Amino acid sequence: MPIKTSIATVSISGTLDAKLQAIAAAGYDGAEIFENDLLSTHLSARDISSMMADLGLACTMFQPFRDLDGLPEPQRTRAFDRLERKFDVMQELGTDLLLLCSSCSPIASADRAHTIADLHEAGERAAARGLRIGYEALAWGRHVNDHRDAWSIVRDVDHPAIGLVLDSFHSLSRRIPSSSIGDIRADKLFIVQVADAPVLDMDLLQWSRHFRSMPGQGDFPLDDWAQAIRKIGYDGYWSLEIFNDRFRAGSASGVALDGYRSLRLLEGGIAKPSAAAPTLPPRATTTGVEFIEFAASHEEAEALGAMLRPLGFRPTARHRSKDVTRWTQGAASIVVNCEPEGLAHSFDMVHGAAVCALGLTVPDVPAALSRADFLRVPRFEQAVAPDEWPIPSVRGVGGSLIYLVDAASREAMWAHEFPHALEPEAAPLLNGVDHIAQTMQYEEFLSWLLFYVALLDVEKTPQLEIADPMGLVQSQAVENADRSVRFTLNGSLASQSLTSRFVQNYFGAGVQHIAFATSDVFAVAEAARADGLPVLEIPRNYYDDLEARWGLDPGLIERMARLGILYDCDGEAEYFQFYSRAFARRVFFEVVERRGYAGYGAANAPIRLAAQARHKPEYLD
Ligand SMILES: O=C(O)c1ccc(O)c(O)c1
Ligand SMILES: [Mg+2]
Repeated sequence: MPIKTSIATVSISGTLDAKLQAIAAAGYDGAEIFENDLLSTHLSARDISSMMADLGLACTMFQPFRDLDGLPEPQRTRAFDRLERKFDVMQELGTDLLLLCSSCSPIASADRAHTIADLHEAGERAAARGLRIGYEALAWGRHVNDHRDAWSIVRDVDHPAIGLVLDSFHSLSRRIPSSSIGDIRADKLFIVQVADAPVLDMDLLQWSRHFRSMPGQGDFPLDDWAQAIRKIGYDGYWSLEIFNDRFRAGSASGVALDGYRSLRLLEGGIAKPSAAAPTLPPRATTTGVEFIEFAASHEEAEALGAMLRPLGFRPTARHRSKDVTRWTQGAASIVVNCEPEGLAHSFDMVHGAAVCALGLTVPDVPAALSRADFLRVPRFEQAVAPDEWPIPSVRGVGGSLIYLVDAASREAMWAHEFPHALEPEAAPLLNGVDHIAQTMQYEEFLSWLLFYVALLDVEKTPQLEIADPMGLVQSQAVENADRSVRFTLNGSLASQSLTSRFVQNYFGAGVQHIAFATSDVFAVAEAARADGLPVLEIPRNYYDDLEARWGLDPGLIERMARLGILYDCDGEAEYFQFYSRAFARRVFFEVVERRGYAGYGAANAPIRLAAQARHKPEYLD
């Protein structure tokens, strides 16, 4: 059985009616109405109720109700009167469930018996109207701020109309062990609220109100938490409650769809593979980057070739019928598409020469496609000639494509599609693609992060902040287990950072650089320079610091300085990298040699960005 999905209206942008439309369109079963959304709409609670019915959405809860329990008189009577008014609203809204937050009131009593008596009274009043109340321990609640305490109170209130609300943020921000969920009775767990968040060392309330994110986007151990809930037999709604400024500034439909995907990802973490197999395709296994496709005019293709050649690529074959050339060395392929129509051409018209598609090798194409369908990742269909090899694809970052190349028939595909031999291969300099760097708007960063972790068998690495001379860049990588597929994602709020200028001038998100792997970066740097690759020069000061910091051999440092090679070190592991200048004013190449090193040279990124800033017109004005 698929899980029942819901989202709190506070999670997305817009007016309440627009939020509900977006929630329904994304495919949720229900929505929690957040009180502020109701207060600020011109529609009545009854209008909202009938609108939700028309949209096929259950109203899963009305929330929040604050500061009810433990009050002295006369505040207590007033709080209960307020509760009755909210019961009226709930009946008009057509929901039977109210969320009650543990009290934050400075005048609330710490006396547990008082709290229990008040909740019992609330239960009696709710039951009289056929309603229920779920009690939630806010992480910053005055006396109750731990779900274990909230549960023991609910258990002792022992009233059919009083149950518990579990919210992953409140429990996991305080690192409450998820094993404690095993003590909770499923019939008393009225609803489950889900949020992820980056691990930050900050005030709980600020963290909760501004930095929550969708499951999969943050650092919380949500799989464990969700499994513990599933294990007690809970089969109610899993409701996203995401307070996040970025989402409130984003598109309602985009955020609603991301939330839907994140719940599907969560579902994958709790499902038993066998039981769920028919409804729940697993994340797609990837085994490598099969090719990178550029869309280019003939003139741009020539300029691109002038950079690929010194890097060891040769145009080895031509497409059977199209104006498309395959450049190869060893197992690495770059496809240059100069077709006057089709997706590549429209890409070139909009963005200028750019990466319009990536081919990922997957062992099971139908399984990968069913995962994409399940997440509502749009497929891309383009007319294929009768004798053309069909390669299914889905839409990725910035509207570019991800082709899913069948690992078993990849050789046959190349032979069939590119039968016209051109030049012979040169002795390979590179081993293949190391990683692909994609640049995007800051607001869409989390969305693409989720896209990758939900669709593919990749895991996130920790989030980094990198200093561009003109502002900060947020950067994070996703990589599969054997690291044959790695993407780094970059987004910046600073309007003049290279990242942001890329997005502005490129008219959207896209591949900003491609890093190739080698086992001899010095040999590649020498050969590429000798062959005319324009290399990004690195300031001398950098090398003086390298010497001081790592105590490297001066001869080695001189060689690195001459070749523009950067260095990083992590324990025993070493990393060497150099960059080309930009092609078509935006895309550039990198060559890396890893000696046991797993990162991306983040310490060098500010040096690289500053070096690129010196050539500003070349890297976009
Ligand atoms: O931040 C809050 O006040 C708040 C309100 C309702 C909730 O369900 C919650 O988790 C937090
Ligand atoms: Mg909550």
